Amino acid sequence: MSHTTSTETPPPRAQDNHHDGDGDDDDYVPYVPVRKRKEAQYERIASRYNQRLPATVAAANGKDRVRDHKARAESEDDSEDDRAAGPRSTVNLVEQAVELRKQQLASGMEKTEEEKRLEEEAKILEAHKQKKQLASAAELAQGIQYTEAMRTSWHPPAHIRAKTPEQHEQLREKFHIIVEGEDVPPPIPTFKEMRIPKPILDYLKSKNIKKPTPIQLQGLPVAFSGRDMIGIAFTGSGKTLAFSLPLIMLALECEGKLPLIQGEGPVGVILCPSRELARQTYENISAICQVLERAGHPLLRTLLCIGGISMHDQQHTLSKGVHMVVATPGRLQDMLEKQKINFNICRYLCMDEADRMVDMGFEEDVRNIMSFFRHQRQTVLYSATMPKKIQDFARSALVKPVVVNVGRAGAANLDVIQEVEYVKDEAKIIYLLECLQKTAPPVLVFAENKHDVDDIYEYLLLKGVEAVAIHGGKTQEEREYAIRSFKSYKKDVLVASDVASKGLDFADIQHVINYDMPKEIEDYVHRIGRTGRSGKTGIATTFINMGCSEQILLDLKHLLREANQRIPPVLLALDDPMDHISTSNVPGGRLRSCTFCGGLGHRITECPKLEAHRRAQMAGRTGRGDAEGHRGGEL
Ligand SMILES: Nc1ncnc2c1ncn2[C@@H]1O[C@H](COP(=O)(O)OP(=O)(O)OP(=O)(O)O)[C@@H](O)[C@H]1O
Repeated sequence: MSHTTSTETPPPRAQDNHHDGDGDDDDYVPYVPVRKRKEAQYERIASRYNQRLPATVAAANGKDRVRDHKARAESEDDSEDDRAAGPRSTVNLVEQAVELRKQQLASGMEKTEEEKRLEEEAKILEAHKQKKQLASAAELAQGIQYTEAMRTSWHPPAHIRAKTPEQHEQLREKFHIIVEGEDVPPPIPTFKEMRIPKPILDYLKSKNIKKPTPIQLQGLPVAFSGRDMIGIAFTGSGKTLAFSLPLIMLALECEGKLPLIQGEGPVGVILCPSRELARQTYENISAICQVLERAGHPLLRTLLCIGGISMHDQQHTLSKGVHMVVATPGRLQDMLEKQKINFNICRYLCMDEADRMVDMGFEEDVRNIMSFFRHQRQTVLYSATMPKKIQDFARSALVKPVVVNVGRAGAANLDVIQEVEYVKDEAKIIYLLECLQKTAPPVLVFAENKHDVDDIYEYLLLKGVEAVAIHGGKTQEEREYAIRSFKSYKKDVLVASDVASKGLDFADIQHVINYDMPKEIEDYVHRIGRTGRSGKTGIATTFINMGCSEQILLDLKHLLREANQRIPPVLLALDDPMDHISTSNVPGGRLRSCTFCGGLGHRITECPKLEAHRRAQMAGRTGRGDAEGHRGGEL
């Protein structure tokens, strides 16, 4: 058995040291005994090794290393020579690493380039692991990882493509749109130029939707191009259309090319955090599909996949082949697992209110849903706020995403006049009646606790106010009745808990009254965002008192300041640690919000939401559901 390699001394030809009879001695190589050859080899290995180590460690280890190599090689290859092996090394790699580290610390050395690189690699590995978790089972099995965005047949019209990047940027600046990402598709100022089919354009016009809002102006071209994206925009800024239209166009194209047959589909899915929101999105999409059908396009079928609807009905629609699914995560997961639906041809996944979804503990469900995809998908994520968890989630699930941001994530809608009043608990209910006089109906009253919702509702009924109530403890029928009668203006006041009304689009809400201040500033932003929609102005009145945590009051104070609203004396009087942090120290001079929840009044170290998450984790809870223990996307 030879121990030589091409980099070492010439082959010793030890065993063929005989001479030919013709006296050809030029090739003669003197015989080197095996032990000598090995020693020479050990010396070379040791000298190479020592070159890589600081001198002291090399000196300490060199001999041992030589002996160690020697011992191992000889025991493997030359066992009769065990005597020469000497003692085995007592310094293993871990000990060497420890020794090296100690020396670096002792000499005050900074991290070596190598260490930095290793750290970098570990991070990449970690990101890779996360990415893998979100890949589908088939992708995992085949080791597939997508690195390029999806392609679609859509492209901007020639005159838009002819514009310079500076011109695109000017348009973005005009509408306060900030984009991040590679090769961002251009913003397009009109729906017509986006190549949206005429019947849809006419329908939008009939709904008084004539020009795209900023999030649509940039978000639609990004999504039409097939790019993964994260859209962040104020509440009520038209996000629903921005993620629904790309799916409708995709479905239309698929159906045009090869009509779906029984049991096929969907081509895309929209996930919503609550049944009500899913239903609302479903109704919007269905209305557009009807318009298309009336104009002679093929019928696009949409399935509403939420709890409270009989599986049988859903199965009936599915059997015809369904193009689009609007779902809550729980029910969709259930249907996938029971193989009542499959993602064999599914290419589009949208998460509406992604922040809510993660908050409500649906992260695992969403990961599981993602694992059912068979092919690369386009992932579109919309969120009014952008807490850290969503950023991590997006980073791990999206391919070369484009971030489209209109305003600071988590900022309040500037079309809402925010009034904050100090009202003691015992005076609230009486004062509520007074507040209801501020504007004409419809008015939304929010309370965190479902018992308060019930109490307020009963009180208003006693006082002759046409009110309805909605919270997680109500049945599906009760919830639907309340929303229907409020939306159709049959009832003037809707009293609601957060979970039942998140993201719901009620037209023309004049006034939002926060009977209590929610525990998290994001909820406050969502609540007041129910008014001031579609460019109209609304009022939000919020009752605060000493029962509110100082943290949330500080967040509120900063939010009011950011939106140029009046700050009541009670908030001004608060001792504010953020006052000592000048925004001039912050890169770009921008307001710095908590990286976990987006609150402006504190840093992540004091984040109440993070603390609550930790407590929930320690208690072994997933954090799913709301304060009432209600699951938004329950089966
Ligand atoms: N381009 C537009 N012009 C005028 N109105 C629009 C436009 N796009 C959407 N709307 C209308 O604005 C209202 C709010 O839209 P939407 O519900 O999509 O907001 P949102 O951004 O999803 O809000 P939230 O974050 O609160 O859910 C809807 O009634 C919708 O019909």
